Formats: sequence, C-alpha cells, structure tokens
Amino acid sequence: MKLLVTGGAGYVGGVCATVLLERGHEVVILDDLSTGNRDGIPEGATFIEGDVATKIGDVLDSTFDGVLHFAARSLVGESVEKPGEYWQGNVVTSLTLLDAMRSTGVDNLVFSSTAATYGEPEQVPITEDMPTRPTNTYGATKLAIDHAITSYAKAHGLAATSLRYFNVAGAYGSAGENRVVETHLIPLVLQVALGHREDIKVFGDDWPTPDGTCVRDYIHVADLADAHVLALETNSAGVHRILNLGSGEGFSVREVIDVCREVTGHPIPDVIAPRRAGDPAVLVASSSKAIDELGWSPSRTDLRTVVEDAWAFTSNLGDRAHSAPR
Ligand SMILES: NC(=O)c1ccc[n+]([C@@H]2O[C@H](COP(=O)([O-])OP(=O)(O)OC[C@H]3O[C@@H](n4cnc5c(N)ncnc54)[C@H](O)[C@@H]3O)[C@@H](O)[C@H]2O)c1
Ligand SMILES: O=c1ccn([C@@H]2O[C@H](COP(=O)(O)OP(=O)(O)O[C@H]3O[C@H](CO)[C@H](O)[C@H](O)[C@H]3O)[C@@H](O)[C@H]2O)c(=O)[nH]1
Repeated sequence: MKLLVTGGAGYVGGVCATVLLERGHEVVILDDLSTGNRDGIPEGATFIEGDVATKIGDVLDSTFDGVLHFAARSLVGESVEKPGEYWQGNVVTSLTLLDAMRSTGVDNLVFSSTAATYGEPEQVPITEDMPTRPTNTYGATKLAIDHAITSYAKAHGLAATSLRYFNVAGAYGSAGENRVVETHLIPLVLQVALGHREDIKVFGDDWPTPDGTCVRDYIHVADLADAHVLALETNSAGVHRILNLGSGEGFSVREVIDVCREVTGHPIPDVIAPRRAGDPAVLVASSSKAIDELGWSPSRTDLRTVVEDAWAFTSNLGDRAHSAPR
C-alpha cells in the first residue's frame, strides 16, 4: 500500500513508519518538525516537511491507499495552559485532513486517539463503552476528532479505526524517544541514568493510589505498531472502530522509577514535586476489543522489557541524544 504517515518524524509515527516499510509498504511522511526530528525519519520513507493543515492539499492524492494520522500536539500539561493551540492544531488540522481524504477518495484511516479521552475513570480496566469525560484539553480535542471520524464514516463511507493508546514506551531498534523537549516519564528517568539530568520530579505523592503516585498502563511501541498494521488491513467502509491499546497492567510512577533503577544500575534520585494539572490518578486499559477485533497479540507486555528496550535505544544515542548537555 502507498501510505501517508502524518507525524512520522515523531516517536510513535517514526516507529510505525519503520514497521510499515519493513512490511513492504510505500511510506510518505508529512511532518512540520514542531516536536519531531529529522533524524527520526526512517530510511526508505519519502519526507515532506510541512503542517498538515496547510500542506495536505498539495500532498494527498488518489494514488494513496490510506492515511495514518499521528501528527498532533500531545502534552497534557501544555494543553491546559494553551487550549487554543490544541483546538486549532488537533481538531482543525484533523478536519482539514478528513476533507482532503474525502475529496481525493482516500478512504482508509488509522487515527492516534488516546486514553486521555476517558478522563478520571470510575473503574479500571477501562473499556471502550465507559464514559468519556476528559480532564484536560488534549483529551477533549482527541475525543472531538473521534466524533468527527464517526460522522465522516457514517456519511461518506470512510473506513477508520481510532486507536486509544495508553502510555506508549520502549523502542524498536534505532527508532525511539529522542525529543528536543521531553516531558514523558520513562525517557526523563533514563536521562537521569545517563547523567543528562540530576533527578526525576515525581508529580505528586498524595494521589488516591497504593503508593500515592499516579498509575499508568505502559504499552510497548512495537506492539502498538503491530496494531496499526492490523487496523489498516481490517478497516471496512462506513465503519469507525474505537479500540483501546494497553498492556492491561498499571504501574505507579514509583514502580516505574524502581524498574529503571534495576535495568540501568543507576541510583536515579527522585524529588517529590506538586501534582501536574490535568493528570488523572489511574489509567489502565482493557484491550480485549482490540485483541478480538484485530487479532492483535501484544508480546512485550512486561514493564521490564519496555524499559530494557528504551534503555538500549537511549544509551546508544551518544551525541545524537537531544538531552545531552551541549
Ligand atoms: N506517546 C504517547 O504515550 C501517546 C499516548 C496516546 C496517544 N498518543 C498520540 O500519538 C501520536 C504521536 O505521539 P508521539 O508521542 O509520537 O508525539 P511526537 O510529538 O513525538 O510526534 C508528533 C509528530 O507530529 C508532528 N506534528 C505535530 N503537529 C503537526 C502538524 N500540524 N503538521 C505536521 N506535523 C505535525 C511533530 O513534529 C512530531 O513529529 C499523537 O497523536 C499523540 O496524541 C501518544
Ligand atoms: O517528570 C515527570 C513526568 C511524568 N510524571 C508522571 O508520570 C506519569 C506519566 O506521565 P507522562 O507524561 O509520561 O504521560 P501522560 O500519562 O501524561 O500522557 C501520555 O499518555 C496519555 C494517555 O494515557 C496521553 O495520550 C499522552 O499523549 C501521553 O503523553 C504521570 O502520572 C505523570 O504525572 C512524573 O511524575 N514526572
């Protein structure tokens, strides 16, 4: 298939593009490099630099078989402080993409949705039929896009899947997390182990959880990439599926830091800091629907494997690490 990958210079889009190329697909990446890096673009992909909102009309044509839409603003804390950038950058951009798909007749879409669409869940694990009450603007914008996709599928026959990822982590060979500005827990903890940071701030130890720190479900990025390929292959006209992707197990911030200490052999000092705006206490996925509907079989669900793969990638970056002191 000839596929457009928006946001393919970023972490998840870069790993998925790598896997798509390995499976013999033709990949065109459209990315404005706002948070992604040129060195995250896999070899063999065609790269077009630009904003999806303004460039999509020049890039997408009827020769494409499908679109994987990763490009987004995706930081929970930032979204609470700068909502306009998220409504514009996520919702308006995605509507422009949907209209371009409609006018060119490209009708197969896989969209990066998120666990943040659910907000604070009443119970875990979270299934797709539970209430969607986002606690931050980021989650609200992704939920709005999910609704838009549902109506485009109904009205225009779009074949689509929204994959609601929980916390993506790990690496796939030479593709992993190396952002210029990093805010995610595991890469930040590993930067402490590398000596690029002094300590890791724990955002609150007074949450209603067993050890007082937030609980999240960490899914290996390579398992996630497999689900994208399966979604693309099994999408059907006029149907919009919404599927959670997680490992099904929750780990607290403290537990994550402890696993990183074991894997890296570094003491990794931590400091308790205030809660971060917009964070829910606990997010854990039920991925049963994805397993049933996609035939997905995640094979790297152990947190230690996730951290080991992330560490192998991070510790091999050397001078290419954007976190390294310059
Ligand atoms: N990382 C996670 O844990 C996680 C969890 C749930 C959902 N997601 C979603 O997965 C997707 C990828 O996330 P990521 O962690 O790889 O983020 P990332 O920031 O590493 O990648 C996003 C990429 O999109 C590009 N981009 C952003 N806006 C653009 C625009 N308007 N036009 C063109 N390019 C644009 C950026 O330059 C970057 O390369 C996002 O949609 C995010 O919301 C991520
Ligand atoms: O320096 C840090 C960074 C994070 N955390 C904590 O670690 C947990 C994980 O935080 P991340 O920033 O790594 O990830 P988020 O849970 O905020 O968000 C991620 O997963 C969400 C879905 O669960 C979204 O989709 C989003 O795109 C993606 O970044 C949170 O409890 C956060 O408060 C810290 O304590 N210290």
